[in-house]
Amino acid sequence: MSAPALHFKQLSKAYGKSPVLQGVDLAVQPGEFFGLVGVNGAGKTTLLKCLLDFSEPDSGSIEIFGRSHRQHQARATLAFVPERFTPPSYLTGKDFLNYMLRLRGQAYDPSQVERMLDALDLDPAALGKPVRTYSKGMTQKLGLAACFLSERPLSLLDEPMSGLDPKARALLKRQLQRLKAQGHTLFFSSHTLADVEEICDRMAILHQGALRFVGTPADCCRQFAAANLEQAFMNCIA
Ligand SMILES: Nc1ncnc2c1ncn2[C@@H]1O[C@H](COP(=O)(O)OP(=O)(O)OP(=O)(O)O)[C@@H](O)[C@H]1O
Repeated sequence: MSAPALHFKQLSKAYGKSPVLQGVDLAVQPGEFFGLVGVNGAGKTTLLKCLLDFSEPDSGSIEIFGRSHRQHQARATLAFVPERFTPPSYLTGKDFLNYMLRLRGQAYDPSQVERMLDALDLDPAALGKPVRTYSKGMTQKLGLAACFLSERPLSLLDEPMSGLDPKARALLKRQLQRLKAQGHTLFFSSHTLADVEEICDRMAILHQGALRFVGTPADCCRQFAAANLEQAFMNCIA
């Protein structure tokens, strides 16, 4: 059996004296679409920061496709879009994509870029403009485009729908379905339970530093005797 795409083992992290993650154990399988939910401040971004080696866990370990997350080759398998994605303001959209692709040793292919922008509903004319002139949603689309153009097998998205209009949200879901059909793995955080229900194979509820639930959205409703995921979430964290 192949190694999990992501494996958090007994991960703990505190900021000063405040514990944020306490013994988090979680495995995400290759090809799985996995959603992480939790109230504001539950520790979702902290978990992602530990995984990306931006933040050091106090104890425990993380493996990416069987290799320690501390190895850059392990992290080279993933692409990440942060919650508040802010590309360098002086770059044009094209400069930014070109820069990201070059960092990854890939060539800038104008037709491939145009297809990706079309898939995310970002006007190709925006490529020539500085990103400081972009709206929030346009900036988010640029970050998602850079992520998907990287063709990494694993995407980490921190609240990917944030700032997207209804059309862009629908198109992003379509793009994610295409990636799923190709065997891609997705780990994302979201506050929109309807998206989690629609997109995810499995989900986890992080609350007060621990995982209160891991399983399918349907199991979550069953386990917490709820008619819908929103009520199940409320019952879970009660
Ligand atoms: N650099 C930091 N220094 C001190 N405390 C921090 C730091 N980063 C986060 N925290 C605290 O850790 C807790 C978890 O924050 P985190 O950003 O991981 O939550 P989150 O689940 O992503 O929240 P949200 O849904 O609001 O984005 C919060 O109490 C936050 O104040």
